[in-house]
Amino acid sequence: MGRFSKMHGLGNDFVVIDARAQAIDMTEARARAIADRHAGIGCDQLILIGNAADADVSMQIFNADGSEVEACGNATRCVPLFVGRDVLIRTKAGLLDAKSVDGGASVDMGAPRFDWDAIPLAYPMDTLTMGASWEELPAPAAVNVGNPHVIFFVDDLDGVNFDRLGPLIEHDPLFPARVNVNFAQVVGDDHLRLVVWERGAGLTRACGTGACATAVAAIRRKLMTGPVTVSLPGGDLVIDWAPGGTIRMTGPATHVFDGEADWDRF
Ligand SMILES: N[C@@H](CCC[C@H](N)C(=O)O)C(=O)O
Repeated sequence: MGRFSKMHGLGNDFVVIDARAQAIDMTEARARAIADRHAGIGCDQLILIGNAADADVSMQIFNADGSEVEACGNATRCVPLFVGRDVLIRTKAGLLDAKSVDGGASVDMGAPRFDWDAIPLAYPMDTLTMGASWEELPAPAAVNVGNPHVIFFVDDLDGVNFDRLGPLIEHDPLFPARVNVNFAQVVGDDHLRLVVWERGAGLTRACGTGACATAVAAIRRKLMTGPVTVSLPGGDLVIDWAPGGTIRMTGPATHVFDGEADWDRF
């Protein structure tokens, strides 16, 4: 039997496995089976915590569709709670410094990237105001915060058909690595509402990297100066960034329960 913890950040939920304590060969098919909400344990992302040569721990992230990805903001805030102390985390997106705060964590998420080939896009394009649009949606921005994001600023978030537009844009050939799709509405000074269609997971209650990418895009477009409060369906995150600097994300992290599973079943 293997052990796991169920955790979440603003309702974006994770199965977290301590791979330092148990050997587990994670494949795309196995990650998808564990994440399955009907036949598996169920989660938006599967997180493997391991040993790292240059950090306190390593973190591997698998989307619910089994794809391994570079970054997950909400899961990163869960790591200090899981490990029991502040941690330097080795991820595919780089080294992330995560510190506990009351009820959650504050993480330096690194510097955003804006070059078209760093997003990545299929061909050169201005990433602040992209020369592309989908139906009634205005020209978006694109930001890579370890993983790829496209951001639409809309007047009425409640009028957007997320279930139709999310997968359409996620799989558009303009994004060769697929993309996380962010729909944002400015609702006040330094305050955004945000809904995210996540690559490989669909609509989630919250997306930490989506909040980072959207706040950065809003500051680049001079819509606000920050720190930015991002209100997601699952609750609020505070994102701080100044041009040329790294992104700080602060928000809740929750441990739900510990469980046991037979990994050979999956
Ligand atoms: N929920 C996450 C992002 C998880 C990865 C993403 N779906 C991707 O494919 O890049 C977050 O909180 O950032």
